[in-house]
Amino acid sequence: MIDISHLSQAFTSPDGKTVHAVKDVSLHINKGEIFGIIGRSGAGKSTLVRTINFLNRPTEGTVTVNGQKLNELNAEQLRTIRSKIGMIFQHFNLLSSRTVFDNIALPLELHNTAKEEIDRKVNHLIELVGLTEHKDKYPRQLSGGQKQRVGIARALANDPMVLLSDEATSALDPETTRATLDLLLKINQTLGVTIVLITHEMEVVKQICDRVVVMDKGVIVEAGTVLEVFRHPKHATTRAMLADVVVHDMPQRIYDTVRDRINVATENGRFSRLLRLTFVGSEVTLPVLSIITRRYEIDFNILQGQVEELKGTSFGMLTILAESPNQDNYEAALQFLKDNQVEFEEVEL
Ligand SMILES: Nc1ncnc2c1ncn2[C@@H]1O[C@H](COP(=O)(O)OP(=O)(O)OP(=O)(O)O)[C@@H](O)[C@H]1O
Repeated sequence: MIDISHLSQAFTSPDGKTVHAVKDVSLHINKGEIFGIIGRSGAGKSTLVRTINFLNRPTEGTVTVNGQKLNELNAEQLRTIRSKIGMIFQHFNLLSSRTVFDNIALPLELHNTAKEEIDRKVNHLIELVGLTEHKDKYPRQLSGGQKQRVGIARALANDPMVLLSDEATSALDPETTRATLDLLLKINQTLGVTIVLITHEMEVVKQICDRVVVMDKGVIVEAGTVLEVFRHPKHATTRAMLADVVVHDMPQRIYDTVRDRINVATENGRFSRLLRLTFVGSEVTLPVLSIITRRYEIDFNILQGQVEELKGTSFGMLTILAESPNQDNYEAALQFLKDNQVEFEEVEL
């Protein structure tokens, strides 16, 4: 659907310095998926997303949307493809002098759509985004969440293949953010629109994205399905951005205590290790820990645990200090976990 290949974007600042906002980025976005681009402020996310409709013409590299290489299109062809790429913004960008209805109608008017068709489409979109009783209001009479719904409806007016969302929920409170993300998910599922979503919040990625890339200083430092990235974050930036959502690291004091406990267990002829278990989907409900306790005489101490929902799939993480009568029982218990699709890793101390 969208192919970005070896894309770089440099800007020259007023003092003559060159800023490399995006450096040699390649990625592929599949039709119908919700693709997240996450990074801190200044990472290059907006610059990257603005190349998808060539609002930024990249310094190097190519962008292909639905088989069309944007680099090779003339102005007219670019306008046509841009009309199939909707965009929503953090600050909504609504026209204050137009009502909800007229804001949503604007892209259709610009395309010289017939009045009856505009009426039909806009009324349908207003219903889709849940603003029926607000259709004659002006932006100043709406809440932030309602304004963003207008922005979303306007972006959908020309039946886009792709919706680009640049921090669309950043100005909204958590509850309104959730409702707005639910709306985007509904649009993705019912209309099949591919969504590319820029955010600095892992919570947003967690709620609706299928895959995600993490950007840092203009480059992609990590990429994968949301589940992979949540389970095994590799890069320090990813781990830092995940810290608000899932806890991968514990305070050093706890690691010190664990090390002491393992040493004592070893002196007593027992076998002890710090383990991180991850459960996905229905396994969350399997009583694997009580089974390994009974069957293999493993004692365990839960140091940290949480269950999250990743786009409707439960994902649990548990850090335990396991103590076994001997290494054989410990290894048999790990095999049992493996056989039951529970992933584990020994945490290095
Ligand atoms: N038109 C421009 N001229 C000069 N520098 C620019 C321009 N646009 C972006 N930059 C610089 O490129 C870098 C990346 O900016 P960009 O807005 O893409 O980051 P971002 O990850 O979207 O951050 P934010 O979330 O704060 O918008 C920054 O250092 C920024 O100052």
